[in-house]
Amino acid sequence: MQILSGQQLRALDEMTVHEEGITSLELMERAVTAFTGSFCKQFRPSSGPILIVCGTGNNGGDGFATARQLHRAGYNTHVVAAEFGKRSPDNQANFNAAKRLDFPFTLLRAGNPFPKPAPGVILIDALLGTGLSRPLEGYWAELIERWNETEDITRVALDVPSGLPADGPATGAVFMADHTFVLGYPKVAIFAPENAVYVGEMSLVKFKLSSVRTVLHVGPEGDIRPNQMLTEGYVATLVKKRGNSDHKGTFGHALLVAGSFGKMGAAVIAARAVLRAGAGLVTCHVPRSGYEIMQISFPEAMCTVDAHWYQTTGVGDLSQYATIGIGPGLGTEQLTAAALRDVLTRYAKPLVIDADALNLIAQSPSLFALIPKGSILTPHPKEFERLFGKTADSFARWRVQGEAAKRNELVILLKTNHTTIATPTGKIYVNTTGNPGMGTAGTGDALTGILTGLLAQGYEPATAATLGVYLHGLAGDLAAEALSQEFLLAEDVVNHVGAAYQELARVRN
Ligand SMILES: NC(=O)C1=CN([C@@H]2O[C@H](COP(=O)(O)OP(=O)(O)OC[C@H]3O[C@@H](n4cnc5c(N)ncnc54)[C@H](OP(=O)(O)O)[C@@H]3O)[C@@H](O)[C@H]2O)[C@@H](O)CC1
Ligand SMILES: Nc1ncnc2c1ncn2[C@@H]1O[C@H](COP(=O)(O)OP(=O)(O)O)[C@@H](O)[C@H]1O
Ligand SMILES: [K+]
Repeated sequence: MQILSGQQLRALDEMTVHEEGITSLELMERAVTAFTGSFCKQFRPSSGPILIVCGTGNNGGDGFATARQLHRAGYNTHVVAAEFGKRSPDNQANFNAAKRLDFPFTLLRAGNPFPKPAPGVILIDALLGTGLSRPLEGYWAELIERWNETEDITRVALDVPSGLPADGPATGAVFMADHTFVLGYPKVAIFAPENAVYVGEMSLVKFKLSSVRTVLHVGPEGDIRPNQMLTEGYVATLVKKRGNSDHKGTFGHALLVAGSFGKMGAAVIAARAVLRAGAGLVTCHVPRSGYEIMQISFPEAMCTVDAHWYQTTGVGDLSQYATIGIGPGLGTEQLTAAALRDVLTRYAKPLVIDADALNLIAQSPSLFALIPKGSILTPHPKEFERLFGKTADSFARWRVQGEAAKRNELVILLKTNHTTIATPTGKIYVNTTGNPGMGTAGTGDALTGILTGLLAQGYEPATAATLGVYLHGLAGDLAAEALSQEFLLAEDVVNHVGAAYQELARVRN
């Protein structure tokens, strides 16, 4: 699903109004009806009294319409109408309509005592939406900060948390929502890891709008940032059907170069993930001290053994492998750097480069030019910084990620709570699966294995990356559902890849 900029969203509203011959007020009602539909599924009238704080733009207009609809649906509703500017016409219309109804309605001007939500209140923030044009300041910033500190209330943001710019870094006060209901299309700021604290849980509220194709030409021009949100429906279409006569030869033979003394677990986890993702065969190249560990822990894997007892110093013939995954637990010794250089020089097909292989490339930048086109790089933020330098915020980092992927014809991941996947064609996907339970040793190794397993099966690199990242997060979500986030181990993620495939098959059929 397309991620739209504030400008594109405004253009889409105008296009919808024009194409459908409806008024913008009718479109607002449509958006609010979809929102309240979604809201009422999560919060019942018995969940608590509702306090809706409405600004003067269309976000506030949505708020007044929400108050009217929730009041009619039996919710105990109280409206606070903030007065900090000139009301938009649709805001004024819904302000008038709400005022006529029989529920508490308070006007709030800068300098008035701050309204104090009682314990148990569900506070709906409709102060500012995508029309934010400058940081919140003074009284309104203080109001937001007061509410952020208020305990025992549930904070719900309508469209975006007030104060959060849709397209850039936040600089002023921002409402800290427990739950954000995003209207129509996702805005990029909700995926920045530094904004997770403001967005809370995210629900996308869908309603009928014109085709996004009509607004894709709208600026900001040349902006490089995530432009696609991965959805289950889309990812499900990426999974290849298996033919009855397919066999382990057709599902590909992957080489995994991983593990060193004290870090063989990384190799075991990644190897299991290669086969669990569906590859036909996996061979692991391991140091001598890792041989028995590997064979005993994962008998399905074959092994080639390095001349060195503790680390990888040289990998043999590469011609038989459909792809290679290199890096987990490898260590960063000079002898290993030489082995990596040798692999990158001799192997021409796309491979997966992770962890210490990325650290070695960061230490010896001349290695970067040797990476075969189409390869998948899987840095977490620290590895990303070692490779590409420091950046001020997610927006700057996404730009660097997108430019590097395009310039070098690589698929570059940035692993976070919303992992982004930049492709050589300029698309940057953002992932929507995964959970904090995955912040545990070895889950990155599992991802490397999954990606390697998908490349081995002949998936194009960008497809392997999008499917692999989604599948990995989905497996983590299913594992957390079954076991709890706290209990989760990387092997649980690998063990739920099957359930994740089943879920994708269910969505597709
Ligand atoms: N398709 C959809 O998704 C639909 C979306 N819809 C809704 O429209 C919302 C966007 O509405 P919007 O453009 O009117 O902007 P919104 O944020 O309400 O307010 C702008 C006002 O606030 C002011 N202002 C700005 N910054 C400020 C600051 N720091 N401190 C103080 N004031 C500040 C600004 O002033 P100005 O910049 O002009 O000086 C202007 O007066 C969107 O989020 C969604 O809820 C639906 O209604 C229809 C379908
Ligand atoms: N809060 C979270 N939400 C979603 N995914 C997460 C979260 N925390 C971690 N992950 C995922 O878990 C993986 C961790 O990888 P990495 O940091 O390389 O771990 P390791 O080096 O231990 O294998 C990444 O794929 C990351 O996206
Ligand atoms: K809001």
